[in-house]
Amino acid sequence: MIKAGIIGSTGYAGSELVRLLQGHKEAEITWYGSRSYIDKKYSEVYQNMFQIVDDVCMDDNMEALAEQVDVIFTATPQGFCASMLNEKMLEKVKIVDLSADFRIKDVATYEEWYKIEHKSPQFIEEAVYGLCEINREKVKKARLVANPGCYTTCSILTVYPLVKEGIIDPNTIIIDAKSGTSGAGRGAKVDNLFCEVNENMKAYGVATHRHTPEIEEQLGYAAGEEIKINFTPHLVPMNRGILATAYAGLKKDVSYEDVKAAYDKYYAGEKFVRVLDKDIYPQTKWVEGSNYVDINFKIDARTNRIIMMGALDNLVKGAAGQAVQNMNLLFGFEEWEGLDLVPMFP
Ligand SMILES: NC(=O)C1=CN([C@@H]2O[C@H](COP(=O)(O)OP(=O)(O)OC[C@H]3O[C@@H](n4cnc5c(N)ncnc54)[C@H](OP(=O)(O)O)[C@@H]3O)[C@@H](O)[C@H]2O)C=CC1
Ligand SMILES: CC(=O)N[C@@H](CCC(=O)OP(=O)(O)O)C(=O)O
Repeated sequence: MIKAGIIGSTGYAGSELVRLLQGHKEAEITWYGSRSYIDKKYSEVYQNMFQIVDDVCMDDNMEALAEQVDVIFTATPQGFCASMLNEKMLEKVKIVDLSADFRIKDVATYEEWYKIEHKSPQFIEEAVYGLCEINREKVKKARLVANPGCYTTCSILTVYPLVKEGIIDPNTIIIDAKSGTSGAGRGAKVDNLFCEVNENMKAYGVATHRHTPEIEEQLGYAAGEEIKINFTPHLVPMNRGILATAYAGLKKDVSYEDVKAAYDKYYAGEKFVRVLDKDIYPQTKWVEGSNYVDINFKIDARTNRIIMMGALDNLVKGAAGQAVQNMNLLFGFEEWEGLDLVPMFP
């Protein structure tokens, strides 16, 4: 049994880690980190954990935590992990950072899109981008895993095989994505109040959203060249879930079977990626509460474009579930340990 510490356990991504790790046979949480609830019982912060979690919240002292656990999850705001990390910590403990601090290889790009100074650029190179289906072998050997973003996991997995196989022109990709409000975290913000979100839909971060360079970087590796995409996120009145609809120009004359074969080449053996049957399109409800990403596509011969769709639960495959999947790879556990979750419906 390994010991896990969660910094930011009282946020939405952290609390989902707490939920998932309750069912993990090989890991136990020994540190419930918090900034605002130190010394308070975790189950008083989240009453759904009443009589399940007895522990009290600890502080966010990552240095002390590194002495006591085998793995640290940082489910904290951008900049926190980078400001705490040092070599001594990395020699003692594996780190899975759920923030964006180590996702983008070019520090200038990170600083430009996040508007913060990177406090430990020396670790960016060695950090492994923890998109398990694509970087599995690298994750296994990592000390520091940069857990991908929620929109980015959904968008990249949806489009990746067709970029990799040269079926689409990557510079024509347009991604239109919708997210439930848990994606914005638990902190109080006017934009996320009930009356602002309920019965409403809005685009935000138009042409400026910080997930754009992350998607471009990863799809650029698949394309073998630098690419530029359009990415527009929308906030929709749901608790959880992301639906990404991506459009791109076709480079080849392809049939349904050709494209399906490209998806199967990369995902046929993947437990958590489900390429749906022909003409069945992903819905957030079909993945809610689970670590699945559902994907499908439709060729539009009239416009010579293809429409690709992906759905996931932002808190599971988009955050905590993928973080647990990464932990499983880091420690040689079954990749699906703690993640054999059947989607909820309705
Ligand atoms: N929500 C989502 O769907 C996803 C989130 N993420 C990433 O996960 C991370 C956490 O996001 P989320 O859970 O949504 O955010 P929340 O706002 O819900 O939670 C933030 C957590 O970090 C703690 N915290 C806040 N400020 C600080 C600080 N200055 N120092 C240390 N701890 C602090 C909070 O502690 P306390 O509550 O005790 O004050 C809380 O536990 C972010 O980097 C986010 O980008 C990634 C993918 C998806
Ligand atoms: C709805 C909403 O606000 N979503 C967040 C993205 C989710 C998230 O936490 O971003 P990371 O995956 O990069 O950590 C946003 O747009 O900033």
